[in-house]
Amino acid sequence: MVQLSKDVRIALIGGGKMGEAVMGGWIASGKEPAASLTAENFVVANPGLPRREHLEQAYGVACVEQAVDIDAADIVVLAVKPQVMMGVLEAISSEPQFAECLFVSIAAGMTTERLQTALPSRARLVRTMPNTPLLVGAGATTVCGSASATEGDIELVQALFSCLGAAFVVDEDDMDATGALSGSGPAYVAAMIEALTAAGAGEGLDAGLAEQLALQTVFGTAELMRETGQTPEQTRIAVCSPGGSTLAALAAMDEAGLSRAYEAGVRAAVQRSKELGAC
Ligand SMILES: NC(=O)C1=CN([C@@H]2O[C@H](COP(=O)(O)OP(=O)(O)OC[C@H]3O[C@@H](n4cnc5c(N)ncnc54)[C@H](OP(=O)(O)O)[C@@H]3O)[C@@H](O)[C@H]2O)C=CC1
Ligand SMILES: O=C(O)[C@@H]1CCC=N1
Repeated sequence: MVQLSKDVRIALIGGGKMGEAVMGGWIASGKEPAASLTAENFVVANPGLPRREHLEQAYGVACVEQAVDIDAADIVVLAVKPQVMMGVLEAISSEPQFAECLFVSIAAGMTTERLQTALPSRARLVRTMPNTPLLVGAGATTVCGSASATEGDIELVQALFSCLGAAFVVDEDDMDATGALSGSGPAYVAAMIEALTAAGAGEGLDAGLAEQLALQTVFGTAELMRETGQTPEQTRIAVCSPGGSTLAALAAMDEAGLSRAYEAGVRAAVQRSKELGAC
């Protein structure tokens, strides 16, 4: 099992939604290798004062305005938007405190090859793609190495994100597709719950009840499949009585282009990730 020194210094650059979720998850986690992490292990760089004040109050973590103000770090989590990433890296690339850090990017689209051009020459880099359910310890994160990462670095990052849910090591060529599937996926599931709620309300149900039924159905189906090991196909077939209402629904959804819509959506997200990676 990989371990972290209890004195490890972790710098979070970008204290927004995902940065907070990752840091907060590690601080709260009772699992190794994050179990011993406390606010003392972290420093956050974030230009906006409201976010700094929030993070200081909520976690008791030290905050600075700019990444160059960070004194020392062993691990640097890059949690800024792709559009500002290269500027952030260029600003710190010759700062001695970052010279030998392990950098962990969570940014969509940014390739390790591109990121590495702006990192200090002895820095190591691991790229990840998490998703928002890591806020409740149920995230799905993909992890890939880079030309500079050691096997130990990849193992450590996978173990750290496993504290926040499930983490899978993949080839970098698959990162944009995994981002389009699980990185963006919580939005698709939420949109499905919204659509089911609207459809139920359209059939005369109280909208609040329809939303609770849709949410519990998504949760229950995921639990059912996880606990029984049923495949999606088996789960689907088990609900479809011959000549019944579910088959009628699935046929109508297919006719309306549902599976084509998912294909088109994931393809559009992959394309946009590649564009973000070039900005
Ligand atoms: N949202 C999601 O579901 C997912 C997002 N990601 C990736 O996570 C990253 C962050 O996204 P998200 O948390 O949603 O975005 P947010 O906008 O919530 O957070 C970005 C943060 O970066 C800060 N920031 C801006 N410029 C700098 C700078 N120069 N130095 C330090 N911090 C800076 C912003 O500060 P300020 O307070 O001043 O605005 C803001 O708090 C992105 O790269 C995204 O691709 C990955 C997976 C899922
Ligand atoms: O929408 C985005 O660009 C980010 C990446 C994955 C989820 N949110």
